[in-house]
Amino acid sequence: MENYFFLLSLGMNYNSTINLGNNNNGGSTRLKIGLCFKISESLGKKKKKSTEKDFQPFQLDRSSGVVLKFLLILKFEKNFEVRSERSAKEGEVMGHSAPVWDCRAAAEITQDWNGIDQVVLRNPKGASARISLYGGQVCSWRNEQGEELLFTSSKAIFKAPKAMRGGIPICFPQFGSGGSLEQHGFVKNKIWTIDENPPPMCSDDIEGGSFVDLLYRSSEEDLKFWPYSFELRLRVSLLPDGDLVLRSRVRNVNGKPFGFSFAYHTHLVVSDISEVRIEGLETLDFLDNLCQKERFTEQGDAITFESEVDRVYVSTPNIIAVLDHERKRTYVIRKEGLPDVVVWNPWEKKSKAMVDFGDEEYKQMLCVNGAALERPITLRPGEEWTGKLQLTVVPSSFSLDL
Ligand SMILES: O=P(O)(O)OC[C@H]1O[C@H](O)[C@H](O)[C@@H](O)[C@@H]1O
Repeated sequence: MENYFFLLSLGMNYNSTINLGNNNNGGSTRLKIGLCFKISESLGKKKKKSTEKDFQPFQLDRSSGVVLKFLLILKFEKNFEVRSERSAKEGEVMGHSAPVWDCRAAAEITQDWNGIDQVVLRNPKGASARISLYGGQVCSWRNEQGEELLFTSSKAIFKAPKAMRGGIPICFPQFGSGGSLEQHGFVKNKIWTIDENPPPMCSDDIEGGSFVDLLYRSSEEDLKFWPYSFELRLRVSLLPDGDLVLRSRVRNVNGKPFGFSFAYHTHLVVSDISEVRIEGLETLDFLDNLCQKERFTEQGDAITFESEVDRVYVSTPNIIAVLDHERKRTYVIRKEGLPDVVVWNPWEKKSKAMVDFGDEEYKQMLCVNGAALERPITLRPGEEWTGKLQLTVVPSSFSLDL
């Protein structure tokens, strides 16, 4: 008898375990499925509840290529329910020595405390990413040791007009305050949907791994203050080696051309901002947001931090690196279709002035945003633009050819 365990994480405080056991019986497999729900203590009520239910064993024919699907719905209190979907391929269930990793099965839907769906992606080594349908924002990216790689403020607020302070807010169709729209655009505060049938990507654009496709379509309400119809698609992929890839596609479904800017507002966790340096931006021009966007040329070998920084580096290379000396690790940022890079750290004074940011948190955060800002993207009716960001973490000893 072999057992297979599927851990479904259901929101922040709920866990359920599906335990699949099998018995080989000639050419078919007998499956016994048990469900065991666990409610963690962090629920607030100390009461622990546990229930187990065994289903009648049933036969599976080895050759049938069955995919098992589970939909688990837990109902708690009034109007509150947690859903999780999980499917398992035949190979995974039947106990071949190397279970098949089903990338589609490695995506689960959970809900946050506001009842908003989140998608959790996992890879076979234990890395994970969590993406909220609120803004299409990646809220968490963890390596295989479970370490969080994206910063989220302990004072983050989940309320418009700001994005939740952390992760990777999608800034579209405007970045910053330099336009008629709210700071960083409006899609960051909209509810996106899961796109079950996205238009195909060309084969070079398919990274593999587990992924989710999200979609935001401009609404009647949006048209009142930005009179252009668009479809914004986001595929978030977690690759087998733990890399996080975000690929956005903007399509003009309007009768007239429009222009926009775009940024992945990427909040990286760092051990100590004074021990961090960015390589790949040296000798480039930047627009300094702290000096009315005046243009300067970067001097020196690499960018280091000893005061507030808010800059847009223009025409940057497609690969840059953020080296964290203390933690001895490097974030490698690869990008396509995103010529500019915003570097932001609010430092001490501005941190204290921000209601959704801890006074000392600037020491553990650095924003390095792949962006298209200096020259807005223009799309004619029916045209599509694609921008891609790939984040990798490597030990700092790893040598990079920038
Ligand atoms: O406070 P937020 O609207 O989230 O903006 C936070 C920061 O985002 C970017 O990095 C901009 O370059 C900064 O000027 C801005 O302060």
